[in-house]
Amino acid sequence: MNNYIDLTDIEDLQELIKEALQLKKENSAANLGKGKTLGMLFFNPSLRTRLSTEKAAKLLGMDVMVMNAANDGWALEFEDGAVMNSDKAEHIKEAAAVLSQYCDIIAVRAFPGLKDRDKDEMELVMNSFKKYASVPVINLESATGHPLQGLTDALTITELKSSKKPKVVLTWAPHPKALPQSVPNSFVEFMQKLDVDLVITNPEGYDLNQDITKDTPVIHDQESALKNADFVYVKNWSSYKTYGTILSTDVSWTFGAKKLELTRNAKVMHCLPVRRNVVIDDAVLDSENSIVIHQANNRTFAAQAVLKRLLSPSAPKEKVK
Ligand SMILES: NCCC[C@H](NC(=O)CCC(=O)O)C(=O)O
Ligand SMILES: NC(=O)OP(=O)(O)O
Repeated sequence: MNNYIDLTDIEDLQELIKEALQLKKENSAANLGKGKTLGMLFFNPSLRTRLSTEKAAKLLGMDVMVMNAANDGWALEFEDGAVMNSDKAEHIKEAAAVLSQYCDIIAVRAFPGLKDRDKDEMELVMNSFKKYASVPVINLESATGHPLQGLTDALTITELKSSKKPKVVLTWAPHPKALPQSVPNSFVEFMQKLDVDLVITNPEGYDLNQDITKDTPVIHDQESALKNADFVYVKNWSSYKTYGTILSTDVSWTFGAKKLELTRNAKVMHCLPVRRNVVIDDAVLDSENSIVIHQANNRTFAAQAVLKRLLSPSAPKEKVK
């Protein structure tokens, strides 16, 4: 593995899931990371990603440096050939090259602006780090994806499924803020690689990017979609079509006890943080059906498996001038 930017960086998802579950069992504190440093840059807030990735790195013997890049770093310029006479003090070319000398792996979180779809889809921040860093780069949630969350979700379902081919429903839920499509995008991509019966349900106008959903069924009637579900993944996202906007705050989409009754006693998932009684009701989050805490714990082992791969020797990366 050279980078961990999206699902295409994984050649063998099943094998990686197995490795992560093995690391969980062993609580392995291997020495692979001894003398190596992980540098994490956050352009947006985080609780789980920041701490589970730090914990994973430490379990592998790594040192960790974390920077709140949005507030503490120089404002970065990402455009090639920019005349930097305004508010941006440092170009990614220098920043990534310098960081590559201090760190053996660089990890970056940078959410979408949700204003300009084409711009967000260019993944300028993640791709610029990938281009100008001479060490591997990890995506800690970018404009269009959250592959560490996707891997976690895939390994959680693999770990907890009780039938060979479970029915997995991704359902939209209301939220007061316009949120990225990154988490549902990655969830769909990872589920498409597993032996599951995946169904997406969302209101009209909220269909995700069809290049990602491909032939996964999208049903606009939530109740019929939820029938016989073994896993329900609840998540809000803003409209992809009417890009970045909130088209509905319909509380009938909130996931509550009545919705749970439609399922096959489903396990309920959410990446967290979750707005209680807006996205998922207390009655569900506080029930036996909720596996959100278990799921969050698996973040550590997903990150550990990815870091382990990136620390393992592979072809040297070519430097970009
Ligand atoms: N990393 C997990 C989710 C991060 C982000 N959620 C949020 O921003 C929620 C913020 C709030 O509830 O105010 C998202 O949906 O992509
Ligand atoms: N699920 C997740 O990525 O959580 P944080 O935003 O707290 O890192």
